[in-house]
Amino acid sequence: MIKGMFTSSSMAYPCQISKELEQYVVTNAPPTVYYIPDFITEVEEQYLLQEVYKAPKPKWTQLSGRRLQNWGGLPRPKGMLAEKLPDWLLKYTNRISDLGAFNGKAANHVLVNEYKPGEGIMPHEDGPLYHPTVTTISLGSHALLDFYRPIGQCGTEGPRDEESRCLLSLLLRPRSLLILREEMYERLLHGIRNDWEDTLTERVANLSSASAQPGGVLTRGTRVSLTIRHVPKVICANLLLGRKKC
Ligand SMILES: O=C(O)CCC(=O)C(=O)O
Ligand SMILES: [Fe+2]
Repeated sequence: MIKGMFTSSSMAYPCQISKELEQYVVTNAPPTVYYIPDFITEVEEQYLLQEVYKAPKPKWTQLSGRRLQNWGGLPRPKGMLAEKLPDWLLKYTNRISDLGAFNGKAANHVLVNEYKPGEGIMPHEDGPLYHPTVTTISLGSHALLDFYRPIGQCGTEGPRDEESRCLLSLLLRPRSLLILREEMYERLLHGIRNDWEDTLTERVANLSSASAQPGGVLTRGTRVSLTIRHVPKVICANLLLGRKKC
């Protein structure tokens, strides 16, 4: 962990990503991936898991292959009716905003995903509703996040199956923070296979910073991820209610 890096919670956030993060750039991936192992401690991990599981049942949305909680409001093309993030999340979202991850803005949205072994998420783009940065804290178990070329860019010849479009993978250990920007966010799709274990290959771009070896096999447990983002288009609830202040 970087000394002093994660302590301030000032209201104004740095406009540029912190220089201290440069050591965490994954150099053999397209621009730009930051992978920070042990961003949080084991005690913080347990605390966050406890808070996630404290949420009432209706807070969960069951999808095929995972369930999720949405915090901060529902992002929509016309704007998100923003709700204040709970303090237990704000403490961590502010730490990330303090790193300049959102170009001077504060994270205002968190998606909690829970994956049981065998579950995953289909390859997708996060799309234009968010500022082009996505950050993820992993809790409880690892994930192998796969990145794919969009179909349109594969050329007309050649196979187009998922396997051949897969460019690289990132191993996300519990307690790590992942920051994706630029090409990694804007051009590539990402997904997690529905599997019970993950075999590590040379295609995993952050093997060394995730303390892993090619050939290793990791058995999946239940993983909870916090996907932390900035939604730029926000509708102020107070204005809708006729109040002057936002
Ligand atoms: O669980 C993860 O790390 C990925 C989640 C994700 O891609 C998303 O919420 O859009
Ligand atoms: Fe995503």
